[in-house]
Amino acid sequence: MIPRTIAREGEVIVFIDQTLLPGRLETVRCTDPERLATAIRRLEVRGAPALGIAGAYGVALAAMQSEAGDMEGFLAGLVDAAGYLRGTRPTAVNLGWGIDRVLAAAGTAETVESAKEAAVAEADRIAAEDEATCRAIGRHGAALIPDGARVLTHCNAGALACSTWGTALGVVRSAVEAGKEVSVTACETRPLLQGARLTAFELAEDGIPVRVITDSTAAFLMRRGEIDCVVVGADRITRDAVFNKIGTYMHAVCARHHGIPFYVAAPLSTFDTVRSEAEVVIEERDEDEIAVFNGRRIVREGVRCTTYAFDATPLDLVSGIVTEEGVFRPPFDLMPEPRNI
Ligand SMILES: CSC[C@H]1O[C@H](OP(=O)(O)O)[C@H](O)[C@@H]1O
Repeated sequence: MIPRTIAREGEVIVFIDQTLLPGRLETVRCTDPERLATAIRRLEVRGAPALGIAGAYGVALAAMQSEAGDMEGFLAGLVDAAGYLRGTRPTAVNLGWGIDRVLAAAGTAETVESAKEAAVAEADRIAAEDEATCRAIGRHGAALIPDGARVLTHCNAGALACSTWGTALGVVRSAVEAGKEVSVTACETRPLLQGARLTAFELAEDGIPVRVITDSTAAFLMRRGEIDCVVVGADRITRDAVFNKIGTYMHAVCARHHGIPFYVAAPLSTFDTVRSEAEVVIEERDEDEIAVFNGRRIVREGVRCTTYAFDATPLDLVSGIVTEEGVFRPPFDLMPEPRNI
């Protein structure tokens, strides 16, 4: 297994710089919450659960470094850090969830010192909970994966999107751990190639059979009967839709057309059932993420590129949502209440 995606060592937050993978597995030692915000914005750290941990540790870093002499000044500094951390990426609900949990923990303390301890302890709790949550998701999801299954996935919802183990790839890992033969077809996931760069890397490291395809090959393989199920992650689950990496909706429509089960694996912290699809901001990223490939311009200057980072899949295309508390199935009337504060 690869090292933890993000962890705390004393007053230092250590994270894998995922922009360097698969060629280089390097970690960054970070003591500055604004540097951590940059890492989130650049997708050095990415993936909904990992963003929850990163947001939490960003506020914890601000707490550890605070020189405020009173609670008012201390909390004002945390709120300032929370603001720029929250503003890095709008779609994954876990980012705000992690930030808010640490703010709330610090806010209940009486003194600056005890507030610092409370902030760090809560961020550590969020990081520690994540592994147990992913393994529970894996256990529930593994029951859905038949022996010999050929699983399609999109983007990276693996250990690199969490503290470890993963959500969608956690389901795969748990199925393999249960003794099932599972192979994975990973969509490369243009434009940032999380599938090609990260999913293939993780699964190969674990010796799990994986192949990479272009995103546009998925429907062709479904039609040829070469995919038995689709398992993806999620960034936010509203009462009517699943927000996930751009391209997920396309796979859900094709899976339904071909009668292939389409599963979403996500922790309860990703649920935001007080909102509907229309109320969610979909992150748009820099046009150069499409227009420039490997340092070379592939789109003529002046031609506009639209780079949505996520799309929304209506719940009626989803066969089941795998969480740490079990599998939610259609008609999804009994969805969990959001765990966000
Ligand atoms: C386990 S959730 C991972 C989720 O996050 C990814 O987005 P990004 O790489 O932009 O952070 C993608 O939507 C994955 O499904």
